[in-house]
Amino acid sequence: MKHRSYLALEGVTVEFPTRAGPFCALDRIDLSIEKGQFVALIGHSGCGKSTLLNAVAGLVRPSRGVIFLDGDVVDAPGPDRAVVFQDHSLLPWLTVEENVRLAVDKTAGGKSRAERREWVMHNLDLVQMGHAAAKRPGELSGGMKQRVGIARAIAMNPRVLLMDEPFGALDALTRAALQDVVMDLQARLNNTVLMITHDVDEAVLLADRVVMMTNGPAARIGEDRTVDLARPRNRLEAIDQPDYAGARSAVIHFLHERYRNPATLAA
Ligand SMILES: Nc1ncnc2c1ncn2[C@@H]1O[C@H](COP(=O)(O)OP(=O)(O)OP(=O)(O)O)[C@@H](O)[C@H]1O
Repeated sequence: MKHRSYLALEGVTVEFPTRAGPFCALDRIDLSIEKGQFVALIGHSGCGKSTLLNAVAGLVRPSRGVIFLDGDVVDAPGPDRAVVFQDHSLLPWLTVEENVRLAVDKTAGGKSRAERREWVMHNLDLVQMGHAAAKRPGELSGGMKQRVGIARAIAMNPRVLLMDEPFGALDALTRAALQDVVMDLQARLNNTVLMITHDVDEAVLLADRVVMMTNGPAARIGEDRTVDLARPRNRLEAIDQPDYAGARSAVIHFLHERYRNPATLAA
């Protein structure tokens, strides 16, 4: 029998109906991700990254092709696929603890009240937000809100963690701090992660593989570059390793030579 990866997209095509007829966003995407792998998805604006991630989330149905997660066909959203969006999407009237608790209640069948509370606090501690458990989102900075969003996602013990430009709205230093949090979590938890980013350094620093998408319409996977850096990773050690520079260069050549930004070509 054919070996199928933990997360497998097989011939996934997504067409959106538009007034001008069907618009093909993704064209026969094949992508295999092993359990515990961290994959960064990079490509120019509008190429179809969110469409791909939303298909894995079950929010977009492939027009053709199939997505398997741990042997099951993905055909609807589910708590086994937690999504962290650029906009934290916390409920403003609930405290930090209650926001995470809401997600835990959906997924922690069998746990007692005390165990759930402990699990919520454990996950907040993992992102160094235990101290803010009683605060409401309005009292937090953007970076703190994203930390809570990440805690909420990992507290669901998802089979795959999906992140759609989670740090896109943050300033550079806050973003770096959040990247450090994600590196630390990956070393501890070894989650299977699919993350969209526009940032080449972020992709190389965080991911085991950088999957590069061609420009749309009908986007495909252009290159798939393994990043051979040991975990746990540390920003300062990573940037001095040879494969950091090699992977970075491969991604930059792809984005700025092989598939240049369509917006700049038109300019
Ligand atoms: N519901 C929809 N109906 C019609 N077209 C859509 C729909 N959703 C996305 N598209 C189109 O599909 C293409 C891919 O969009 P998508 O949002 O996946 O790109 P992206 O790479 O995530 O972009 P960005 O980096 O700017 O967020 C775009 O041309 C977009 O206009």
